[in-house]
Amino acid sequence: MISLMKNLKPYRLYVILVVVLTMAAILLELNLPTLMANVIDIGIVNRDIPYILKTGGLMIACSIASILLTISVMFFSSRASMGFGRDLRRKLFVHVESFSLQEFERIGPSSLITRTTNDIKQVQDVLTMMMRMMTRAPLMLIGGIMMAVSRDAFMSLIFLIALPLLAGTIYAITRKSIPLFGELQRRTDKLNLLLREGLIGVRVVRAFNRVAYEKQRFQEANESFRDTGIRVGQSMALMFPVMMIIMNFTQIAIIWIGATRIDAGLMQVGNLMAFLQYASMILFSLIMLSMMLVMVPRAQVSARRINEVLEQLPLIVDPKPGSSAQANLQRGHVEFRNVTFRYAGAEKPALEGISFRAVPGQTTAIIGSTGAGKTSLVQLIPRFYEAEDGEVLVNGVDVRLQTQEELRSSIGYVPQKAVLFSGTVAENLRFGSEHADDAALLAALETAQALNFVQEKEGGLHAKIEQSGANLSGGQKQRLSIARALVRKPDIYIFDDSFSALDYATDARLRKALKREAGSAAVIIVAQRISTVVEADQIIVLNEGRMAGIGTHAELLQSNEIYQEIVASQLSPEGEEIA
Ligand SMILES: Nc1ncnc2c1ncn2[C@@H]1O[C@H](COP(=O)(O)OP(=O)(O)OP(=O)(O)O)[C@@H](O)[C@H]1O
Repeated sequence: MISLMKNLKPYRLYVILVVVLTMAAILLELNLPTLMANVIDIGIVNRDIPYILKTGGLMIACSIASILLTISVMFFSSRASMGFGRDLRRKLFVHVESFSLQEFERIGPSSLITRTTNDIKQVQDVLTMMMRMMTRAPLMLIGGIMMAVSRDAFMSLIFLIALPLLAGTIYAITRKSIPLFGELQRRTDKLNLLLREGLIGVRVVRAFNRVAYEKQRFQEANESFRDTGIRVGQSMALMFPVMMIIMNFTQIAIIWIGATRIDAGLMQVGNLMAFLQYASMILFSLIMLSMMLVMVPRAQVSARRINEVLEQLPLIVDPKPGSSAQANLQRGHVEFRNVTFRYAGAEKPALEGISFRAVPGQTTAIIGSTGAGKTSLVQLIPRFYEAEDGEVLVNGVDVRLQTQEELRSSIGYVPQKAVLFSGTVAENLRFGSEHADDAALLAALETAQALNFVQEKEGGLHAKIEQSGANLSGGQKQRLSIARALVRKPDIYIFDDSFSALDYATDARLRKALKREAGSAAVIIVAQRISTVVEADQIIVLNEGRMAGIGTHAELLQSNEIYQEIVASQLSPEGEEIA
């Protein structure tokens, strides 16, 4: 929690104002019971109306000033904590964006969402409260005790019993509920996870009639969230009544002892009333402190979860400034030198001993059964993951010696699952190159065989794309995602099974257009269909993470058993290719 507080630095002026204004408000409030005692003991006893009016007026003035100061405290504390929350959310988001896929998968998107929203909100709320109460409660406690002692030192001995009793009870209750706060946040994670999965996978859930099952799963998570919430509530529910009992008994004791002291002529009525008010202030300040004692540990759980993300150093980092190598010498060259790669925690490497070269102007295709490691291989080129052993060279330089921005700026990557963002067609295409003009966008759409359907849409280039491209077909999404890579005009194209949602004729037309457009770029295509790879300059056959062969279609067809099997599996019994 403390380490997060450094994010308050830009708002230190507000924090100082909150502290100073609270102090002023407390000083005014502490005066009120004494003024009231004077009204009773001096004004009423002596029937001194001018004194009563003067002191009463002073009391009203003090109250109004105190209210205005407290409103200002609310305003400044809200500004500071809201700003703090906004900054922290931005920081977390930017940091998460720097994660490699490995760190991203470790924490998980649902938990990252909870941490960026709910957890930051917890910390932000506590911060608002701390700013308001951190100065108020201790000042009120100390000031109240001093004023009470100055009113009647003997009666103040009551606090020696009441205060430890109150503090002890608060401690005993909060100690039980603190571990539950962590559990509550974990249950929130789980709820978010199920909600995300259920919403994203809604079509599959319905198609397989799993609505009831999903409902059940959600209900279980929802109920366990509720149960933990109730357990927290139960332990906290005791707190307020117990505190009120102690407070009320203290007041009864004060009135009882005060009455006997008044009877004995040792105390005045006004004094007793003032003492009672100071006692309320003291006990109330302790209640405020106890509320903080409850909320701070809860926020601490959230702070720990936020820090866990902030302290997670990205595994993939840029080389130190000055040490990055010039990667302009062999533009469009990709080389794997005996590369081995393993996912975090995986027993077996996903890739082992991979070596090949892809050169400008040539197409390298990668083929293999599902799970052979094709996607894993191409993801090493933009350095989404780090190779465990060996070297991946792009543009003639090891990827670890280039900045990620420089490396990725020379790559046009089309992922296996087309990802589009809410916005317009043009906005999505300009992900490829921010300053591309409309003519460049239209040319890319034409090459990607997407021009017709985009022009048919209302607004053309400015047609709306809904969240994740929900208003497009699978093939349309893929073609837009191909066009986005084309807009970039990169040195290296990577198509990860990007033609799978296209019909045979569109696939063929697209590859033809691409050959013209790609020109001197290196093209790497992951494919399942033989027809997609048949014209490639070289084909890499992957099998269980290893290279089972490399060569042209004709060479592999002659000598490579696995390739022959793949080809055979895609031919009809009559020997024709299955489109
Ligand atoms: N994020 C991940 N974490 C752990 N293991 C993974 C991850 N992604 C893939 N794998 C594993 O790595 C292996 C290779 O997967 P990869 O996605 O590269 O195969 P692929 O050849 O592209 O398959 P497909 O053609 O079905 O897309 C598989 O055994 C898979 O289970």
